[in-house]
Amino acid sequence: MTISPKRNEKANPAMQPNEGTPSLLVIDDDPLILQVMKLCLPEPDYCVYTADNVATGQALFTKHSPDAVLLDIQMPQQSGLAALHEFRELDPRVPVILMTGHGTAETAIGAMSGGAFEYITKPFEPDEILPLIDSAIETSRMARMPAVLPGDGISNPNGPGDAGAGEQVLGQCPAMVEVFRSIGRVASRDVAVLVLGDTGTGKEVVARAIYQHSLRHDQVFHAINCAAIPENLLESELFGHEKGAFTGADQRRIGKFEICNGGTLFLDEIGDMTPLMQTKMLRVLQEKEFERVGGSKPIKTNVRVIAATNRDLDAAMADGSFRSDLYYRLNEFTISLPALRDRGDDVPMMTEFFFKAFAKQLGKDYVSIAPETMQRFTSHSWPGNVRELQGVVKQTLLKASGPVIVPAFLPMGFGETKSISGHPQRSWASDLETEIQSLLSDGAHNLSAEIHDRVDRILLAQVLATSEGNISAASIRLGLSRPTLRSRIKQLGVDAKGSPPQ
Ligand SMILES: Nc1ncnc2c1ncn2[C@@H]1O[C@H](COP(=O)(O)OP(=O)(O)OP(=O)(O)O)[C@@H](O)[C@H]1O
Repeated sequence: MTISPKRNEKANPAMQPNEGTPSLLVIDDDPLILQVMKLCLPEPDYCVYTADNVATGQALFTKHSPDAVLLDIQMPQQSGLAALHEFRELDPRVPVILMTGHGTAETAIGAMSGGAFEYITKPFEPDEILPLIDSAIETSRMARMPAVLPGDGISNPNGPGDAGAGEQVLGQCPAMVEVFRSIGRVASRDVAVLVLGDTGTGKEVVARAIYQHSLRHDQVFHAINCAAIPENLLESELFGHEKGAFTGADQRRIGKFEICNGGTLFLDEIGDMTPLMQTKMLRVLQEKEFERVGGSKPIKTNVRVIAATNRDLDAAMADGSFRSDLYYRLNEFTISLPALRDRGDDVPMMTEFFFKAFAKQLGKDYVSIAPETMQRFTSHSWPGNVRELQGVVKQTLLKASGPVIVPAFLPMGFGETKSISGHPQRSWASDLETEIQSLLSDGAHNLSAEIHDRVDRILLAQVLATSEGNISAASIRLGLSRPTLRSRIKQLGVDAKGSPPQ
């Protein structure tokens, strides 16, 4: 296969990615890189546009508006650095990852404070580049996909499922109306916001809405899941490091607080930060300056932080695991999301909305929900909140064989007995209790991490096997982002095809 950008475009004239398919533009004069990236990110999971020069790349950028760009820094006609500047002018919300050869890494590092998302040194392994691409695509989606609030004045003439108006944030109950009011009040004030709520209640959606309605909406936006990254990596991810700061630090690294200067940083799962990281966070929030790991020069930064957690921070402060001074810094304004079970009539309204939207996406006939089916939806306790509701609706639609959604199409066990995620069935719970008891009598420590890891190993292996190793499909099933899933797979040593480790 010869890969030159023009020919490549002609070779795929009908390549129209589905709405929501992650897309990447790769610009490199080395045809091998273009070819390899297409192989590593296959259709229909990804849509990869390729160009062997900057001018063609810019044309593809304007035409297709990709989620992220992978750009070689050494291009014959125009340097990647100048191109980076131009892409940033076109749309600063699209993350650009720079590829560097030997001798150009220093330049790329410099470019990171100019707004590049990351850089990677050639040659690289798919294992190194794929998580980076996933994380850039995820960040881009968060920054660019509008979280449309009620009252935004954006109507959706085609009804749910029409992505033209962005993702609609639903809610009519008094608690959600208050959430929307809070977003409106705080978005344009340049203060730190803490978003609280159980898993799947919509914290990320709220963070996106705040950013998109803020004065910084046209500046850099980055997101980090603090729970998915080990402490030492998180430290250099946030603050960067100097060359030689620790074993393996063979280049200087620019951290998110430097890259996001002037922009917004979304810190998810902030409640999982270790004490050392909490101390460092407090300093950067208080003094608006920090040092890279291993560095002594203070670096000024002006970043708006939006943090989120599903942890009970009051309890964490009471038991000393979360600093109260950091809590007050993060919490210049708090938005608390109610659990779905406490949103009253929002449950049938959202159920109906998601049935319509997903039926359209999946090309399914759908007319109505039988009253007995709706009764199961309204009486369920929804421990996984909106994400669980979306999952149940999708599974039901996939099983449905007619236009009326009857209870027979519901996932097995749904609404009959308590779901395993809410209240474990007796045999499952007692096996777990026996296991925990035996670890306790062995004097084991770190039990929480140990048990969660064991459960995750089984869960990930099973879901990956069911999804035939497809990371995107597995991440949807698990309700995890692709970067988080990849990092858990690596951390736990799970076979990405789904066989558990021996
Ligand atoms: N009010 C809402 N209207 C429409 N969709 C919503 C709403 N709230 C959440 N969702 C959808 O539910 C899913 C989960 O939301 P989100 O990722 O924001 O939750 P979260 O609280 O950040 O979860 P976690 O704690 O697990 O990170 C997403 O697909 C999101 O679009």
